[in-house]
Amino acid sequence: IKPRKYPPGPVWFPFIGSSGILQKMTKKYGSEWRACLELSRQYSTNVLGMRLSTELLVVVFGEKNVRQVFNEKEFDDRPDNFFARLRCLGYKNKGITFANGEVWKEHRQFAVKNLKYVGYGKTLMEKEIQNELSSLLEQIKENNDKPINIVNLLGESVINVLWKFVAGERIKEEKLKHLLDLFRQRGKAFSVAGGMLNQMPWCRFIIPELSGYSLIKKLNGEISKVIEEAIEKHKKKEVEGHDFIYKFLNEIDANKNATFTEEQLKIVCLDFFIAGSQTSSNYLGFAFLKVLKSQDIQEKIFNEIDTIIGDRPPCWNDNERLVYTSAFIQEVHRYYPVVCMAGPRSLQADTSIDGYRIPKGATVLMSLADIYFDPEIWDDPQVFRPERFIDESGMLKNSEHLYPFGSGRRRCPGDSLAKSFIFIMFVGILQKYRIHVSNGTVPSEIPVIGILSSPRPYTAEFTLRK
Ligand code: HEM
Repeated sequence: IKPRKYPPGPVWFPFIGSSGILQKMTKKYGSEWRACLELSRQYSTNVLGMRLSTELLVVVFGEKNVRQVFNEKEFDDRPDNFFARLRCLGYKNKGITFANGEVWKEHRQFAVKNLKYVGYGKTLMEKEIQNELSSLLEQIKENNDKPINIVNLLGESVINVLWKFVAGERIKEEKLKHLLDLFRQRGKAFSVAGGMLNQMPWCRFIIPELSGYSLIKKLNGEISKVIEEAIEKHKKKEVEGHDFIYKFLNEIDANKNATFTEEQLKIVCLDFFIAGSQTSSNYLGFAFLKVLKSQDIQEKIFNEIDTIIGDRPPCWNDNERLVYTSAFIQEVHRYYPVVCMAGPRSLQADTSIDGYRIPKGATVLMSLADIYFDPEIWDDPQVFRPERFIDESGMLKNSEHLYPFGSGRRRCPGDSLAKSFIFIMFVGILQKYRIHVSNGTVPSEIPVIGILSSPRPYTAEFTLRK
């Protein structure tokens, strides 16, 4: 039975609730986010209410409602459902991303403090990004005008930087390529709302391949092995220097807090890997796609880099002086959002949003991407225009209406790496190379939207500018 004053949405059938309708709409509109947006329009509501199997699912639209979820404590938790268990290698609410309450607060704080302690977010991180840039430029050079899938190369680079601070060393190249490839397929089994496996966990026994269950099992097994091997190497002191795993193992040895266990360490490392693996490289994928298709934007960026930076390697501090380039990156965040729907959150107490009552325990998702195309907030939202982020005096103008890293207590703790990485890689590659369409095929701009939004796989040619 529908709870009283529950938000409007599609009909609930026995057992499956609205699952079938959502799946059908997702197929029709190409993504779960678009399907939810369409349903919110059909039911003329900014708060969409559904039941997927036994789980109540509420999707909120509009900046006011989204901010409410970001800011109110009742929305801080993550659900503990089949999706969350599989995502956390079978454990209940462990790590950071899926942890709740005191464990979440403590481990989020510990991670932020200790990653910083080992150099994350500081000059050392910038040096690591610049080193990755050099080796990426080498790889582009070796390919010598041949088509390159830049998104895949960048995915490896960002993990290399992150892993330096987490585990003190790189993951072997072939292994990393293979892992990232598996992670790219993860959307087959999961979606932001959980996906078929979450709504009907029993289907893993009947259609293990089709439901994506076999893939997730394989992926979990392989990533577990990589992380366990790194932890074992640290226990034998075979890794040089300071890193996050050493800091965490010291905390386990100090034995002051029972939540510091090896399983918890494993899931925190997994959280970093998952959160870092596709996000930044997808943004850069969209950014390069845009300059590939718009040579005049590319010229403007070349000009700015040549006059302001010249030949020295770019650093994060350059972002305020490279006004057009930074405005372009902001516009990419707006026009090609990688996180279209944020969450999932699990409601801790009965609450009301926009006049509707949401019962405790409901799963809540926030639609971010439609805020970026709201004509009440942006002039000509359908037009890609970096200049909207430049003020009358020619200075960079930040917008409070962009939420690429979320907001509030669950805001992304990886934003400093992501921002520096995106800026330094983008500027560093265009400083040396001009990007062309390869084999005369112009890649599509229509994104593939799963858990994250990504550009359709494409290759481009890179020719040396000077
Ligand atoms: C462009 C790159 C990135 C984007 C767009 C991004 C976006 C986000 C967003 C929107 C959230 C909040 C989800 C919510 O409100 O429920 C989040 C959380 C998170 N991100 Fe990122 N992220 C990026 C890169 C990274 C990196 C490189 C790391 C690795 C350190 C990272 C680690 C995390 C973690 C651990 C959380 C969970 C925080 C929590 O639940 O307390 N992210 N990210």
